[in-house]
Amino acid sequence: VVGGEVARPNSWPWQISLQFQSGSNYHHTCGGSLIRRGWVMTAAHCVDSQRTWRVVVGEHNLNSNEGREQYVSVSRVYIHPNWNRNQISNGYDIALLRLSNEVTLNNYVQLANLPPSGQVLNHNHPCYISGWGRTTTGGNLSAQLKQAYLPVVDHNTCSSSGWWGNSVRNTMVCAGGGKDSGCQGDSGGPLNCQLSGRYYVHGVTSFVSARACNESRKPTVFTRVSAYIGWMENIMG
Ligand SMILES: CC(C)C[C@H](NC(=O)C(F)(F)F)C(=O)N[C@@H](C)C(=O)Nc1ccc(C(F)(F)F)cc1
Ligand SMILES: [Ca+2]
Repeated sequence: VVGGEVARPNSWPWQISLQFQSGSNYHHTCGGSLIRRGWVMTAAHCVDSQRTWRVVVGEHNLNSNEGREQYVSVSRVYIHPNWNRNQISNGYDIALLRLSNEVTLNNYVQLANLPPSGQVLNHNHPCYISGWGRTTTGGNLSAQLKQAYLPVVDHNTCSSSGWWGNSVRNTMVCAGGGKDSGCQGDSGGPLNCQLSGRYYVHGVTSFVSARACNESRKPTVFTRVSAYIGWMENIMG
């Protein structure tokens, strides 16, 4: 996350860290959202390589043990069948991870609220991105979970010339476009949008400008969760 601020620990209790094994260590690579005790929603581009994955829930500082973390391995990866890494502007950047064990829910670990199927938010609807991604273009990951206020940019604006043009579809959500943005390492994480006093995970962080994470008039682009509710329910049962 470029800009924004460090989140109050565990204030986004469905936020997970997706990590891959490298030797005897694990490295954060993407975010995700806990949607059932045994299921995580993330981006397809995060898991379209053969690696050994683990999910951390109840995490805040990646580099220190705060005693709230639960570590669980991934037993199966379900990538949307239409995902194509060479055509990220076609969308479908969504995947489900089946966990090898069910995590324990508590004050620090909660399930995300998912939006109703088909819901589209209006321009400037209040949302926050959260993640451990780079804090500047080309910079380092954040040790602590960060958040930034990214209001929704409607499809009409986001797909206009000077903005993303025809690189965005209405199965995506755009948000931000100013000084604050997502950045590499935030992929797969949630766009948390407020609806009548509760937060819903309305987006899965998908892409930003290759020029600069916070390039002006290139809002952070998210997979629109409400376009994939049916697919997810089919998989999870
Ligand atoms: C690995 C990528 C598929 C997704 C990667 N995502 C992210 O960095 C994140 F965290 F914002 F989600 C990204 O945007 N990386 C930048 C460097 C990028 O490649 N951006 C980008 C590429 C192509 C287009 C398109 F679709 F317009 F051609 C738009 C943006
Ligand atoms: Ca920690």
